[in-house]
Amino acid sequence: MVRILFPDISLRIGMGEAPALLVDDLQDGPLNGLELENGTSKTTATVGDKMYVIGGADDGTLSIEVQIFDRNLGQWVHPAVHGTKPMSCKGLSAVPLEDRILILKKGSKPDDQIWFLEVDTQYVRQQQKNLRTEVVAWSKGVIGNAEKPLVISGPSGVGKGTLISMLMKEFPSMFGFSVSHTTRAPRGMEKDGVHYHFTEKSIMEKEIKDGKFLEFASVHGNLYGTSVEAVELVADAGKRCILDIDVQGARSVRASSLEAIFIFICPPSMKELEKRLRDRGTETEEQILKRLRNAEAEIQQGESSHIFDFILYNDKLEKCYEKLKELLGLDGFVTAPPKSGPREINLPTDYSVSKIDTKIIINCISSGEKELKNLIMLDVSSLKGGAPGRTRGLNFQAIGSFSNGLNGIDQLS
Ligand SMILES: Nc1ncnc2c1ncn2[C@@H]1O[C@H](COP(=O)(O)OP(=O)(O)OP(=O)(O)O)[C@@H](O)[C@H]1O
Ligand SMILES: Nc1nc2c(ncn2[C@@H]2O[C@H](COP(=O)(O)O)[C@@H](O)[C@H]2O)c(=O)[nH]1
Repeated sequence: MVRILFPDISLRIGMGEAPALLVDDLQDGPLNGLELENGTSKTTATVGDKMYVIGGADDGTLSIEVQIFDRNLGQWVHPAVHGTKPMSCKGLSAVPLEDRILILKKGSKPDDQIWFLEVDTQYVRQQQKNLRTEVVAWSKGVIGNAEKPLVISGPSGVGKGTLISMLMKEFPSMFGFSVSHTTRAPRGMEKDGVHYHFTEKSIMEKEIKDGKFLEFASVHGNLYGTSVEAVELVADAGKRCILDIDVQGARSVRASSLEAIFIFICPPSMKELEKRLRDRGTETEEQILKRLRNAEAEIQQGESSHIFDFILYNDKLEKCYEKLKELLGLDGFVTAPPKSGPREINLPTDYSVSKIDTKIIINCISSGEKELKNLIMLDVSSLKGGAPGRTRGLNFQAIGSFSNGLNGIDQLS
């Protein structure tokens, strides 16, 4: 049945024994995804003129390394490797896609089995231009899509934090907060890692240079920024991410590859905004005046800049909150609507991999009989995101019976 379903598998990857790696082997052009069983776990994949040798020791502590053999130049290239490197494992399979290489890790935990090595994506090309050197970037693969994050902006004191708290209290399993970094001092009740990651200017500037931030801005005299990891962590937990950021930050996110919904919160009047800021009692007089001065420009930009999809006026708090829920399609829900969270594939240790167009076929070999029994079809046609964050949008279809309880044909995403 398996063979009838997929008659013209064009490329077979990750099969059995292979010799130690020699330059001669590479020049002769080994199979893409060849596994090298020479004490370390390495695999190779060719994209264009370049052969990527990917792997490391199999003690589970070292990260997987990347070397490139440039066939045109006939020499090895040592690339700058960006992103979080995966830890080494018992074996690797590599499947070259157009601008990245899919890496399947054997003997790893289910949430650590699918990775991408980006070799020619927009992110990699940009980094190569900036650094004027060969760059590759790691990105972890995740099944399914995250819901579009919410970017909430508005002048200081308008009630963004209050509205976000209400939403998270009513729908705790649905929303998660992106914890920003800031160089401002914590207020009385604020906790590091919960309200903000409180940090130093020099450290944050270095991390900005290293590409850790999705966006950052100087706001009211301090640096604020959203790290890529802050947004990914919320999505990893299967929740919709909420970003509470200023208008400059919203503009940067709008220009980024992150698809989000942008909401601007407006005060009923400057007088009321001033009252709220003063009543909150968290800023000095000087800071209050600075925030009020900045508010005028922010409101003007918020109302006219086309950054925002929705503008909400926060006059009566309860009314504004109801409007917010309405635009999120949450009015009328007593609890969060049911959602299908991200799923994981638990690959066995023994399988072979092949590729047909945008489908990766994973043949799981049953250990005793060495016959093809179960089949996983990984669909890479709708990938989203990528380095320096996760690669989402992977879908899979499982055919056969699996230890994770799947039977027959299951379409998962
Ligand atoms: N609709 C409202 N009517 C009256 N007071 C409000 C309303 N919304 C919020 N507040 C109060 O206004 C103050 C400022 O609200 P909040 O801290 O949520 O503002 P914010 O926009 O998050 O400010 P910042 O950007 O400085 O963090 C708080 O004391 C809050 O209780
Ligand atoms: N661009 C960003 N702006 C941010 C971020 N986190 C918070 N903010 C904005 O800063 C002001 C002041 O906040 P406060 O906590 O000091 O009162 C407010 O408008 C926030 O929306 C961020 O990561 N990036």
